[in-house]
Amino acid sequence: MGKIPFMIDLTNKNIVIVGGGKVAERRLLLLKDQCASITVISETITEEIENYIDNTSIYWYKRPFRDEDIIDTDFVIIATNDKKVNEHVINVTPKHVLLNAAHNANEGNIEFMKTVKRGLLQVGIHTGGASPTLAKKLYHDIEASFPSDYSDYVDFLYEVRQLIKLSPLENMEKHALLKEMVDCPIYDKEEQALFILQLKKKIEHPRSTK
Ligand SMILES: C[C@@]1(CC(=O)O)C2=NC(=C\c3[nH]c(c(CCC(=O)O)c3CC(=O)O)Cc3[nH]c(c(CC(=O)O)c3CCC(=O)O)/C=C3\N/C(=C\2)[C@@H](CCC(=O)O)[C@]3(C)CC(=O)O)/[C@H]1CCC(=O)O
Ligand SMILES: NC(=O)c1ccc[n+]([C@@H]2O[C@H](COP(=O)([O-])OP(=O)(O)OC[C@H]3O[C@@H](n4cnc5c(N)ncnc54)[C@H](O)[C@@H]3O)[C@@H](O)[C@H]2O)c1
Repeated sequence: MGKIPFMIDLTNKNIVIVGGGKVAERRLLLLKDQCASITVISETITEEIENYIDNTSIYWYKRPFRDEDIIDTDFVIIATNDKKVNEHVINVTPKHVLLNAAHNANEGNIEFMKTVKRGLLQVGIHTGGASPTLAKKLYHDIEASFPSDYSDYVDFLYEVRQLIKLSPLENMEKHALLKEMVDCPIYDKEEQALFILQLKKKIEHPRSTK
């Protein structure tokens, strides 16, 4: 069975990462500000992981994995270099728990994507296991096609959309405006501010601008 992409809210979730190497580090960096807690279980951890251990939301159990480590865990990430341990963790993880198996993606129910982020915009890349290296290359290609200040334009779109949604404009006019924002993009910050000002006027006095 294949997998489909989702956006997921991990705010209240407790995550366990089994292993403390390069892959564990990559997962920790991605998830550390997104969840309630992360517990790394491994006799060794990278220097980068060690920097983030605060015993408040990020913990380190400096020992091999034990079955009781996953009681009350919402999301288990398997990232050890020991095949037997990886298989064992798969076997003891309840089926309803989110599971990422870094050594064999098919064994888990969650996979990670390489993601280009520009503020609220996220473009995920996944090759279905064909080539993580291709995913990395495409990431750099896509990165290069979005300037770093593209997030300002996306923020602008967000603000305009909220104004339009709450406005008393007719639905057709709302749709036309939302489409225009994308068909004729405004990247200049001053022009964006002016557009928002004019839009607010239009919303307050819908008839006077017709
Ligand atoms: C994009 C990136 C994001 C990330 O991981 O964060 C990513 N892998 C990266 C790198 C990478 N991965 C591997 C190599 C060695 C070369 C090679 O083997 O090709 C390198 C190169 C390197 O490290 O530079 C090997 C590998 N990867 C997976 C397996 C297991 C399997 O395929 O089943 C094995 C074999 C393990 C083994 O046998 O030893 C699985 C996954 N890797 C994925 C993503 C997901 C599928 C994405 C897709 O299909 O497009 C999935 C399912 C992730 C998951 O959910 O765990 C990240 C970019 C790194 C960066 O940007 O720094
Ligand atoms: N998904 C991916 O993107 C990807 C990329 C490369 C490798 N991998 C796979 O991910 C796994 C980890 O790769 P890595 O490069 O991070 O390895 P690594 O060698 O850097 O780290 C392995 C870690 O596992 C720990 N470990 C070993 N036995 C353990 C146990 N019993 N309990 C807890 N921790 C234990 C080690 O102490 C070490 O910290 C490997 O199986 C590799 O095949 C996945």
